[in-house]
Amino acid sequence: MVSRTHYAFNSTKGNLRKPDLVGLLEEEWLQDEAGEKGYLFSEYTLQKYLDLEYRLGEKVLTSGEESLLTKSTGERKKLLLNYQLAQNPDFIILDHPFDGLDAETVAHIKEQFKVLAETTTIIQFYTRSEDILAFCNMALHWKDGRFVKGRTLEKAKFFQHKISQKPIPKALVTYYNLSEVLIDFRDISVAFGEKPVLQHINWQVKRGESWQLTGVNGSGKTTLLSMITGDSVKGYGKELYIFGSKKGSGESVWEIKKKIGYVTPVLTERFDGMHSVSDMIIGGIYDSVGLYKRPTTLERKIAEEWIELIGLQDKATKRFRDLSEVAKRLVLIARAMIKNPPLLILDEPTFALGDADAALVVSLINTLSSGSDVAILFVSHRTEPGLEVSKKFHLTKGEKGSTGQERISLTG
Ligand SMILES: Nc1ncnc2c1ncn2[C@@H]1O[C@H](COP(=O)(O)OP(=O)(O)OP(=O)(O)O)[C@@H](O)[C@H]1O
Repeated sequence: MVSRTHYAFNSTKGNLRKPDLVGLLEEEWLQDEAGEKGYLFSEYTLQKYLDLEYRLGEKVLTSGEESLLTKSTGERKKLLLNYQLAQNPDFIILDHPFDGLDAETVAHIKEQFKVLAETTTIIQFYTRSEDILAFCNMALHWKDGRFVKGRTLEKAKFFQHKISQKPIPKALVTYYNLSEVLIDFRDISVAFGEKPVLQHINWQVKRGESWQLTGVNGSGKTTLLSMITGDSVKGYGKELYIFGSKKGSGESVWEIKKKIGYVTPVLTERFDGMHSVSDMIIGGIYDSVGLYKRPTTLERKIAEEWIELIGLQDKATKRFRDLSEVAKRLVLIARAMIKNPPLLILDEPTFALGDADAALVVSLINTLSSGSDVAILFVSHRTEPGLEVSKKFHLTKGEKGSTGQERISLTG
């Protein structure tokens, strides 16, 4: 029987900054109730340890040859959590603890938290209601610049938010002589030094197909994606064919990138200038951050249609950086799509969004998948309700690296 009070905070509602989160560590009522020794389990804390290793070579979460810098997202989180739990905290603030973690790890960590909850006060920040820890019995609110105790927790709802039903705008760019098979991994194995990561991968992505790439943390999803986009040299000299050409022998990285629309939440941080929503989307035609030449009337018209499709008509002249997080994601997807790429890579596009916002992004992906010729490669640890992907490629981790299997998709 859990006698402590544990808190949950719905962070889709508050507009919190990092210092606010850190400030909770010093909150008097919390320290009076739980004790003074508090830890913040957060991406923010991880960044500090990464910085420490990068700048000073100082390792806190790893020892010996092991480096935090080369660990995958999930591996880093696990290291941080184990370190903080070993310090016997009085309370711990879990800042979206499950984002980016695979289902197996989430289930394991949930068990760890259950045991921890008997001796330690837990404060959980969440955006997805499925993440709320069962023992969290009180809501936390943000009021007048402080965290205050609330009452009941919100119940989970099923969200059916949908994007407008407008048709997909006309293509501005045409790609000639495009191969039917866009991506072709032929018996590809990859290792980092002595460490095997991928073994004998065979995978074909054809035009117009929609795929979800799955696999536990550290199974090699990012490695696989970076071989496609050209951000990793690992594909060179291997039987990897991108848009029909063997990697390294045909098209340049730049030419490959032109045919790929790439969306990841990290991109939003890159556009923190004065760019309007409209300029952001038009910039996608040339993959430029700002606009270096005056857009044509047709380009403006097509951008307007994309803006209408994502339902941001009233925000076209607004600055991108001032948009809500979900609006930014929708704009990034429209920006990636305006050049009519044969391949759209969506790397955790719903990361850290709330239930309703994630449903909106999923709805846009479904619209693109059914209404355009684009092949979609969707990477996420979550099984998004309502996402219509017809194929799944799963990486199974093993001693000699991960193997890949095509699986029947149960979504949609
Ligand atoms: N530059 C590198 N040097 C050494 N090891 C690396 C390097 N890059 C990746 N790795 C290792 O390769 C493995 C696969 O990493 P990758 O980031 O591709 O996994 P992932 O499936 O994307 O993981 P996650 O879901 O946690 O993001 C991990 O064990 C990681 O530590």
